[in-house]
Amino acid sequence: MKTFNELNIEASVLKSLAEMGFESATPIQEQAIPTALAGKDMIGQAQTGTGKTTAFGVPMIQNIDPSNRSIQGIVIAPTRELAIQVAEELNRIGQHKNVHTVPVYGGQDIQRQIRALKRRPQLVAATPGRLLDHIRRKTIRLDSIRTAVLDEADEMLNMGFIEDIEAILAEIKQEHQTLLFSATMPKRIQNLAERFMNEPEMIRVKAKQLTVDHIDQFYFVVKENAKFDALCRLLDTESPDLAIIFGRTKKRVDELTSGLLKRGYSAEGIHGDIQQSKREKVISRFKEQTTEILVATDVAARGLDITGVTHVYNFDLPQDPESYVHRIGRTGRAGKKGQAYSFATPREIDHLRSIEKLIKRKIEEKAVPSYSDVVEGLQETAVEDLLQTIWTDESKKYHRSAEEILSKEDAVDVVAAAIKLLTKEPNQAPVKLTAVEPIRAKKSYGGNRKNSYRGNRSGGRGKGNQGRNDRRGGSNRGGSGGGQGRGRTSKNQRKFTR
Ligand SMILES: Nc1ncnc2c1ncn2[C@@H]1O[C@H](COP(=O)(O)OP(=O)(O)OP(=O)(O)O)[C@@H](O)[C@H]1O
Ligand SMILES: [Mg+2]
Repeated sequence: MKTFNELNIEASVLKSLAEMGFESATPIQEQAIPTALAGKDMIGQAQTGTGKTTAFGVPMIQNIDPSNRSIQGIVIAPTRELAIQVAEELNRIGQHKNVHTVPVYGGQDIQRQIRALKRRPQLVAATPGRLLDHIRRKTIRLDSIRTAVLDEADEMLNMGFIEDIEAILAEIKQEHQTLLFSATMPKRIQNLAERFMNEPEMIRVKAKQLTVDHIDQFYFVVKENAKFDALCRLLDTESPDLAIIFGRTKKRVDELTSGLLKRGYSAEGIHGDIQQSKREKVISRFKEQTTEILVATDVAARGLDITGVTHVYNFDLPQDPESYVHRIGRTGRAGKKGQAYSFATPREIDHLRSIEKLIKRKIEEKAVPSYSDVVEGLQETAVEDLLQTIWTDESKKYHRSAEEILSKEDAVDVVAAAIKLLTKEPNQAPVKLTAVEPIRAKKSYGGNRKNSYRGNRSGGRGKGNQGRNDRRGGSNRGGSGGGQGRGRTSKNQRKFTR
């Protein structure tokens, strides 16, 4: 493992990296930074959470002339939240070099973005639609671009985005460098990518599996109408610090969120029909751990880096096997451990196998916790809360009453009664979700991927499908995503056990 000092990075950038707390370069950073600094086009593939943002951010910023106040680099990302996050990271890396990045994305007042662009940033992190809008209004000019990055490149070059990307890249007429990054890069997309690039170098961080090995992966065979209770049982037995639950459609996410709120969990939903300002609030409440459960469509599957996510639940399996890799990659980041649980209905087992084939690893089957497991889990949570209260010294003013009780009663009886009172009953409030159809694996998956699940994608827009996921996550038609939960126990109180 190399330190950043060994990678020919200039002092101002090194200073930022040190302040960000990065000591040594991750493998993708070690390999991609020198290649990108040499001005080459490249495709970088490395597992989720391994620092790809810095791998393109550092060379991009190093190549910028800070005294030139025109836009010299763009990063294009598939979702608004990711564009915002990438801009934040670029601003951190560029802070001592005076390199400024402005995020540009749909759903935010365009005049506000135009004002920010007038302050002459050197970098822009954007979603494709809004970027094109600015190009057409001439509020963004691409004639000084030296580096163009497609983050989540395979997604950006897939249906739904490809036309916009072609239109954007066609606007960059002068010589420039193109960098593509993702944790997944299907061969078909890689071939397509080469059309946009000049003799690209393929930098793949060697890994036996596509998914990170410190994410434990399990699946549960559950009938469609039993999924919600199974989910609650898992939440009660494990009481995750921060969890993301993926549902297949916007409606599903809304129903799941209200169901969880009804049962007393702290949950909020995010999908493409939720107003942008609300989406940003939902994400920031989740980041600061005010909300413990984020319920999401695939709009949150890619790139989001939220510290402290311990669990990812695939309430519904994703249609694309690649999406599984990205969804579960929201946990287990930067070397931390994570848990990934997936529900498969009996008719979806073949589809699950196709996911295993892509990730080159077995996902282990587990049984849904029983009622008594749940009671035990809730009791453990009560004990943790009790201990935490002792350790944080929050209970001094109760000492007199405690001494009084202990002078009359047996100590074990007293503590047992306290635990009993603190232990929550499993909440069985009735919740009914609209059923969704099982996802079928395409028979040709293993033999001919070209025509396999990708075909599913176009088919997915047709009738009978429960509505494709809002991968673009862009529409802005209002809708609701559930409110703030009551919050069972503050997770800050429970941190010490995990
Ligand atoms: N050299 C480093 N040392 C320590 N932490 C790092 C380093 N580089 C990046 N990180 C941290 O690792 C986390 C993941 O980084 P990043 O979001 O860039 O991953 P990624 O590879 O882009 O993942 P994804 O495929 O999910 O988009 C971030 O919290 C980042 O701050
Ligand atoms: Mg990333």
